[in-house]
Amino acid sequence: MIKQIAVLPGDGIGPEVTEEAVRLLEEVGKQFGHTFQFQFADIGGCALDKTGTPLPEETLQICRESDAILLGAVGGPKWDHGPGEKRPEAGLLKLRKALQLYANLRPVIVFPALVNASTLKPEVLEGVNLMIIRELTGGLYFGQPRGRKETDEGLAVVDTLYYTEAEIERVLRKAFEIARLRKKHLVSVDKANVLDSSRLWRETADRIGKEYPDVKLEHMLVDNAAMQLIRRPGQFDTVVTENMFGDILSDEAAMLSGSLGMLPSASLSDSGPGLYEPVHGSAPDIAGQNLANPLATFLSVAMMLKYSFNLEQEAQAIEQAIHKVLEDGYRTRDLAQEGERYLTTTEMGEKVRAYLKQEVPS
Ligand SMILES: NC(=O)c1ccc[n+]([C@@H]2O[C@H](COP(=O)([O-])OP(=O)(O)OC[C@H]3O[C@@H](n4cnc5c(N)ncnc54)[C@H](O)[C@@H]3O)[C@@H](O)[C@H]2O)c1
Ligand SMILES: CC(C)[C@H](C(=O)O)[C@@H](O)C(=O)O
Ligand SMILES: [Mg+2]
Repeated sequence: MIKQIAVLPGDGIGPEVTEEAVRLLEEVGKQFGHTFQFQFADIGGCALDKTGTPLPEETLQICRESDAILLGAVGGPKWDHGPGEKRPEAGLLKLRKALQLYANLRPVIVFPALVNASTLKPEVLEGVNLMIIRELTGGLYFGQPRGRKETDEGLAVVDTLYYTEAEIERVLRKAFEIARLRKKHLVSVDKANVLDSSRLWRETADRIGKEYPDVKLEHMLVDNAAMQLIRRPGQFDTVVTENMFGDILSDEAAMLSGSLGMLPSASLSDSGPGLYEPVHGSAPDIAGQNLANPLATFLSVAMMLKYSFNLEQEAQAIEQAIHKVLEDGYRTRDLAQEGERYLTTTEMGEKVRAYLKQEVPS
């Protein structure tokens, strides 16, 4: 199989983790007989510095023409003071919107070897395997009007939470389809006791749910969901929610897996390339030190192989390699216990590639 992959390393630890992910893809190609062709392009702060815009037209074009997109992370303190459209994050949001990547899949898996890496009790974490589906192209992130203005009462500011019924419906359908392939239990998270947008979300979920009688639909208010995720995460199988709630709940859920450095994501549309990126950001505090955990990006590569290329066996080989590396006690710094030895980003990359070779039947 020959596939074109757009690689957008971005800022901070983005280039460090994507470099290892590209090496991993090359190894998968070698082992399984595929050719992955990479086209590198700028996004975020590095693009702003070079071109004055966080998503240059050329980058968008490269993305549109590829079979899948791999992204590291964008942002950092250097660019934190610019106006909204001159921030690195605006480039990522524009890319998601331009490609209509409305369904953001964020699986949270607790690897048995990492049960002790979390601050939660092992018995609470055992067997946790949930999928958060976050709406990614609507809500507060994109609603208009937004911005600041001077009023008689001084400075005022507005952000708008806007959703059409069609936007809500398409992501809910995706969530029901995914839940159907999992344990057929879907928790829809909203704030229907306060927000009109959530009330429409809940009504739509109930309506669509009738078409999926085999899937058990439950509604949960977001504040309770945030608490339940920590109290008893095992009660969740598939979770669907709007953009902002999903952003926050997924970072929270990352701590079940031991580190934000373990959470991958896939952002999908109805047609066109999918975008694969770790859930974490550019981690300015550790950038440039070879300390980042690349496993979230590796797991995102596995999602790319599965969802965009239908290469199930190859994806499983990556997941198994990671599983075994962790079982054998290898850790990056974020996962290591106090005083425990840990691997650098590049060493972890090497280790996973070496284990991958053992996963491939000769
Ligand atoms: N998708 C993205 O590109 C994305 C996502 C989140 C945040 N950001 C941006 O990143 C910048 C920093 O944001 P932040 O500090 O709030 O969040 P962050 O996710 O970058 O970092 C939060 C904490 O987690 C740690 N961490 C994150 N990824 C790690 C990894 N792979 N290995 C080890 N430790 C890791 C960091 O060191 C930091 O202590 C901001 O500009 C933000 O907007 C970008
Ligand atoms: C960087 C930022 C715009 C982004 C988001 O909020 O979607 C990030 O936090 C994420 O989770 O991918
Ligand atoms: Mg986030």
